[in-house]
Amino acid sequence: MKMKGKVKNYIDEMLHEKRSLHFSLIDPDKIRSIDELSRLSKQLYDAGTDAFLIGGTLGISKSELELCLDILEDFEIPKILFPSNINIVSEKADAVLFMSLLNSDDIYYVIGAQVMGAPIIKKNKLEPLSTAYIIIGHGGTAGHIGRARVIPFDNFELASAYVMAAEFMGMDFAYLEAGSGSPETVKPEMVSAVKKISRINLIVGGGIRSEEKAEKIASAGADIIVTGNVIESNIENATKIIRRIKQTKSIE
Ligand SMILES: CC(C)=CCC/C(C)=C/CC/C(C)=C/CC/C(C)=C/COP(=O)(O)OP(=O)(O)O
Ligand SMILES: O=P(O)(O)OC[C@@H](O)CO
Ligand SMILES: [Mg+2]
Repeated sequence: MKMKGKVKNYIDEMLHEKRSLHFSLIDPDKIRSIDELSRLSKQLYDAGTDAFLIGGTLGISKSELELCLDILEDFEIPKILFPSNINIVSEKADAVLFMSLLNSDDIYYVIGAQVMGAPIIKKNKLEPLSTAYIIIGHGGTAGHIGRARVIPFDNFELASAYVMAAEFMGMDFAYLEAGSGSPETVKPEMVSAVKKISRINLIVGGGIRSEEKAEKIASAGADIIVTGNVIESNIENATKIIRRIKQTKSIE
């Protein structure tokens, strides 16, 4: 079902119920077969994931991206592109995390890709979700490609300053990203520190592989939790994480 133009409202309504949400990251470059994605996506949907994020950093062709979107088409939850560059665009999606890597040393990732990508996103009638992408720690592949300046995991003040800047610039989401497959996640204490100073919708992802960790981050105030690698490596664990997050009330 097409949710074009309604994704931000859908997210706001779900967050209004004071629930923490879960988004499943599907990396087209990591999917081994159509059958595998069909099976994984059904298990994720049945477990209660709230949206699919489709994207990756390296090696994604438009045909792989659109094959994934075709398989996800019939699920009645949003399909949101998670772009590493302006090639990750397809009208088959509903929305795009229109992200600026605020702590990048390379202006291309702060405003260059966004200027180049905006007309393409408009042409593809995708709903842009304005997002401050803030990499914490080294950020894995995304941190390397995006030339992120390191925000240490325990520097809550610095992370909070970036989130405040995002809110003051009128962005709708702030994404604290530890990096896909990161050995360390964003600390729950950083999440609560950020939520104390900003009402912006907070997305947290990177290295979340256990129910306990997911619950701590959700109850510390994360509005949306993203998991990717654990879906690829252990779908049973991934569905348990989804269920645990959906039971967790994010703080007021
Ligand atoms: C808004 C538009 C059109 C583009 C934004 C471009 C920006 C700002 C990119 C930020 C830098 C970057 C490389 C982000 C990657 C985000 C992403 C898709 C991460 C998850 O990818 P994975 O493929 O799971 O990472 P691994 O390859 O390490 O598993
Ligand atoms: O793949 P994982 O480690 O779950 O991270 C999810 C997302 O934050 C990656 O950009
Ligand atoms: Mg990954």
